[in-house]
Amino acid sequence: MTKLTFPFKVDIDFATGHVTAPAKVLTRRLSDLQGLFMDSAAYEQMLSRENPVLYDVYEIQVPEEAGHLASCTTVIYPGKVGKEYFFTKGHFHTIEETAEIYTCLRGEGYLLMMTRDGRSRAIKMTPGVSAYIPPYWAHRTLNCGGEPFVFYGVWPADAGHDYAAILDKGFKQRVMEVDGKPAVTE
Ligand SMILES: O=P(O)(O)OC[C@H]1O[C@H](O)[C@H](O)[C@@H](O)[C@@H]1O
Ligand SMILES: [Fe+2]
Repeated sequence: MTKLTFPFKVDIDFATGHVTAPAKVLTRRLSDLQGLFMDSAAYEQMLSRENPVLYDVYEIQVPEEAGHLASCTTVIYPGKVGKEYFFTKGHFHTIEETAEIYTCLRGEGYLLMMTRDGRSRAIKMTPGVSAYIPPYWAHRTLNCGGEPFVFYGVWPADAGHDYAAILDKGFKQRVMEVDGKPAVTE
């Protein structure tokens, strides 16, 4: 750590996921997730009509250095591309031996995780569920409910985001609507 930083607080609205300053919002729209949904025809068709916001991330900014903890809320809005629920891009950490904790504040979703050697796990997220993502596991979240899915995440501030493998090969598991209900597919 290079210099002393000072204690601070933010206020989190559990219903909307909104975080007060100095948090910064990062908005991802449908067009930012090119090539990631299974049904590419449904994706192109939706994008030709609209470019909805799939999720907002409210990042509580700290120095990106070892020793600090970064955190954010993520709000994934309800919706689907074809039969597949709106999800985050998903990433490995650049420093792969770093973990993360997600705690659900509102709504209903899944946390999907996978390793580079082909293992996968899914955890159902509902308010009060706090999930541990160990080192080496890529992670993606999705909203399988009818209201915003809101969760709070904490991770080592120097961990970094590595999207390359996900953009290249996608995620092993998907969550699709089957007979009106979410189903996790391999
Ligand atoms: O970066 P994405 O894979 O699009 O996911 C969006 C966000 O989801 C979580 O909240 C993570 O804690 C964030 O680090 C990440 O940026
Ligand atoms: Fe992460």
